[in-house]
Amino acid sequence: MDKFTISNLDLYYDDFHALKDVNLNLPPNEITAFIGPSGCGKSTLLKSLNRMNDLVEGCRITGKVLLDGEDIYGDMNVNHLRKRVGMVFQKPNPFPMSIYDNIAYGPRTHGIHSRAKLDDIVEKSLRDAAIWEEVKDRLKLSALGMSGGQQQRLCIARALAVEPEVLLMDEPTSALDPISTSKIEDLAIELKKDYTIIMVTHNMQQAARISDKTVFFLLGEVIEYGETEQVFSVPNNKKTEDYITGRFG
Ligand SMILES: Nc1ncnc2c1ncn2[C@@H]1O[C@H](COP(=O)(O)OP(=O)(O)OP(=O)(O)O)[C@@H](O)[C@H]1O
Repeated sequence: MDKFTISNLDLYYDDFHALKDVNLNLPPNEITAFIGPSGCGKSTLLKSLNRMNDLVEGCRITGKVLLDGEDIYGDMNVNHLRKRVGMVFQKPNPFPMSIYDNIAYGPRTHGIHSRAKLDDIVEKSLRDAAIWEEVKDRLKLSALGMSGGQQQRLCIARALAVEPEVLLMDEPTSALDPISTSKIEDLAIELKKDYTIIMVTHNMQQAARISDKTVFFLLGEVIEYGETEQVFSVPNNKKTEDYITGRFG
C-alpha cells in the first residue's frame, strides 16, 4: 500500500490558489523528490503532509491526504500525526540545549523518562543519523557549538528519536557545504530502508542522484510524476524537460 495517497488536493492562502488538484501516490521506503521553480508549491505540499499549514492563518485545504489509508485531515490527532511524520527544515534548527537534550526532548514529551531508556534512544538516533562517532564524547555540550552539517544531522537524529514512519525534508542541504551535503545524501539513502522520505530540493543533481521518484511542480500543479530515471532522461512533458535542462526556472 502507498504511504501517502493524495487526492484532489487544493490549498488556498486566503484568495491565493497555491496547490491545484494535486493527485499523487507516494510509496513507502522510497525517496521522493519534489522539484520545480521557486514559489511553485513544493514546501506547501510538504507541509500539508503533517498539517504544518494548520498553523497558517487563512490557509484552507480541500481534498484528501491519506496516511496508510487514514485521512490525516479527518479525526486524526495532530500530535500523533506529527510523531509519525517528522520534519527536517532547510536551516538546521537545534534547540539551545545540550546535544543529549535535543534528542531526548521528543521522547520526554511522549512520556519516556527512564534514564537508561533515554540513553539508548539518544545513542541509536545519533548512530542512525551518522553522527554518533563525532559527538559521543560531547553529549553534554551545547548543540549550538556544532558545525552546520553536524547540526543538520543532529536535527535528523532528533526527528528519528520519536520513531517516525516518514521524514519530510525541506531543502535539507541547501545551507551545507559539499561534504556535509554528501553525508546527508548517503544518510537519506541509508534511512529509506526504514523510513519513507519526501524531500524538496533545488539541486537537480541531488534529485537525480538519490531519489526513486520525482514530482515536478509548476504554479501549484503537478506537471509530471514518475521514476526519477525516466523523468530526468525522457521526461513526458516539454515543461519538465525545459526545467531540468535549465532552459527556465
Ligand atoms: N503563509 C503563506 N501565506 C501566503 N502565501 C504563501 C504562504 N506560504 C507560501 N505562500 C505562497 O504560496 C506559493 C507556494 O509557496 P511555497 O513556499 O510552497 O513554494 P516553493 O515551491 O516551496 O518555493 P521555494 O522553492 O522558493 O521554497 C508562493 O506563491 C508563496 O508566496
